[in-house]
Amino acid sequence: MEAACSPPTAGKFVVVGGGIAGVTCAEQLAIHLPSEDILLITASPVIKAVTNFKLVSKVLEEFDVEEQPSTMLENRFPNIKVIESGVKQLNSKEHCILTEDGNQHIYKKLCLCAGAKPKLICEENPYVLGIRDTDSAQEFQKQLTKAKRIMIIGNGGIALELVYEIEGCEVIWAIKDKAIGNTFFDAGAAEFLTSKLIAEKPEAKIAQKRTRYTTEGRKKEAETKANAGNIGSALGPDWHEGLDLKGTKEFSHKIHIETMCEVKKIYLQEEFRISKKKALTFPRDHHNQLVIADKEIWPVYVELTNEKIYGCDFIVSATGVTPNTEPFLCGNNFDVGKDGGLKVDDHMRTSLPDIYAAGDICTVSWQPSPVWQQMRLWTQARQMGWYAAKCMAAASVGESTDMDFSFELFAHVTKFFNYKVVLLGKYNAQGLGLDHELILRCTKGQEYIKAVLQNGRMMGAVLIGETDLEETFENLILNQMNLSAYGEDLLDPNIDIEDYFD
Ligand SMILES: Cc1cc2nc3c(=O)[nH]c(=O)nc-3n(C[C@H](O)[C@H](O)[C@H](O)COP(=O)(O)OP(=O)(O)OC[C@H]3O[C@@H](n4cnc5c(N)ncnc54)[C@H](O)[C@@H]3O)c2cc1C
Ligand SMILES: NC(=O)C1=CN([C@@H]2O[C@H](COP(=O)(O)OP(=O)(O)OC[C@H]3O[C@@H](n4cnc5c(N)ncnc54)[C@H](O)[C@@H]3O)[C@@H](O)[C@H]2O)C=CC1
Repeated sequence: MEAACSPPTAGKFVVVGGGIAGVTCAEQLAIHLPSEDILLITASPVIKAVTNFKLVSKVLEEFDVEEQPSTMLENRFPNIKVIESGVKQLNSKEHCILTEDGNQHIYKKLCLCAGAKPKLICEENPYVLGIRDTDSAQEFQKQLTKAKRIMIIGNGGIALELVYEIEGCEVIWAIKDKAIGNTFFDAGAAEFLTSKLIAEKPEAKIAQKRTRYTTEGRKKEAETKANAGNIGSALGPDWHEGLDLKGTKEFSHKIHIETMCEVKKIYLQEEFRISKKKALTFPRDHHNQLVIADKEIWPVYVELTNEKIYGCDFIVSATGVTPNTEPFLCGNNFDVGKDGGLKVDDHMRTSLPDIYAAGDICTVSWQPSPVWQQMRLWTQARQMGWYAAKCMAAASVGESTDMDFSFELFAHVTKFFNYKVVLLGKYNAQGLGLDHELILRCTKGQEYIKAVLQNGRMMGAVLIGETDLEETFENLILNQMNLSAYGEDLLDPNIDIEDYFD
């Protein structure tokens, strides 16, 4: 137990959160400040470590994520100490943190990396599941093994991954938009991908091309330690690899998409029976045939805003995240963004003295580069954690530091429907209004390439498939070369544009 509230200079460098942002921040602090004690306080029994990091181009990065016991981090960095206990209360005026285990820690500088939690369409309903950490993913898998039909609400990353991965269970996918995957794609890319969804899933998937997600540390840890209902770190790429996402049926995919609708009401079975004035609309397959004559009694029913009602075993709410600021930050006067995140400036500082934030918990409030935007992704969690540590270390010796290069250009590499997907800059012409043009190249089942241009300059791109264009496009966006003279030739498959521009 530390002494109560002494002057800030007496405290330590403290990081809250054992996810990618927090662990990266603690590691970098340990490297920059080898003679300082770094305290990592986390509610989860394991930490997330970035391994095998490599830059595949100027800004595109790849790495593995491993869940490890905290002792591994302490062994690697003797000046890091990990405390496995949730933060109960921050007292920013006193530079003091109170943890669930009853201890109090004084900080000199603090970085908050407590992540985010799923923003569920209905918090209290036991049939509505969110997926965030290992525990919630396992709960989802357990429920799926008993399910004949589930509903997925939302049109972002989690929904896209689930509809492709789930087998042997009918999926009703309800989205607010006209086309699938609105957080990542436009309608053209969505159409390209939808054909893959309708086709049978190939038996053998292509080799993994990107980040691997392992849970070895977690498995070992779970044998010795129960997770007492604590919030775990967010999952990452390939989180479903170790999970058998199979329902009770023999078929592979059976997906019905309801577009441009939201959830109006959720009824439990009994409630539904009582208020069953409305007729059920049965799901239809792609030939407009009834998939099942819905005489079934379901545990839960969902009424959509398009008046249709579906019964299902349970509902996955894949509807985004809310930064984890409550309850432990209550009573402190942080400036928060519209999305509830802690506002951070260009040095990752929150509005309160000596408190920094990084990863999903924060909301960027600096003027970003014209081709960068914040998205709650683990690449950004790593970059922010890394940069926050650099800023904290520099500030502690009265120096300043330049903005990290990774914030110059938005770059994300992932995989959807077994395709490699690279998103660069303003890939969906975000914020460009009508003043832009799109150049497209699409080979069905193989690749989809979209370049977003404004005043002849490339502002963003979507590359689906093995296009090998990421480095060239990254350079074109960064150097803002005037491409007007090339017009559509830019994507002419007979012209090797790498030779042109590299
Ligand atoms: C299912 C799923 C799939 C994803 N897939 C991808 C993907 O393919 N690509 C990608 O880039 N991103 C993906 N993401 C997003 C990515 O995982 C997150 O953006 C990233 O991991 C956030 O890291 P973080 O460190 O900010 O937060 P988190 O990983 O959420 O870590 C927060 C940490 O804070 C701790 N904590 C919380 N509250 C407290 C408290 N009061 N006291 C102490 N500790 C606390 C938690 O225990 C945890 O250790 C995915 C997310 C999910 C849920
Ligand atoms: N491969 C990748 O890069 C992946 C990234 N992730 C990340 O993990 C986090 C969580 O993923 P998601 O929950 O999919 O969030 P998301 O932010 O990607 O998508 C949320 C979706 O829910 C919709 N939505 C929001 N409120 C709704 C409502 N009330 N009714 C219906 N739809 C609603 C939004 O329009 C959006 O389509 C995100 O930060 C995401 O970027 C997740 C999985 C894969």
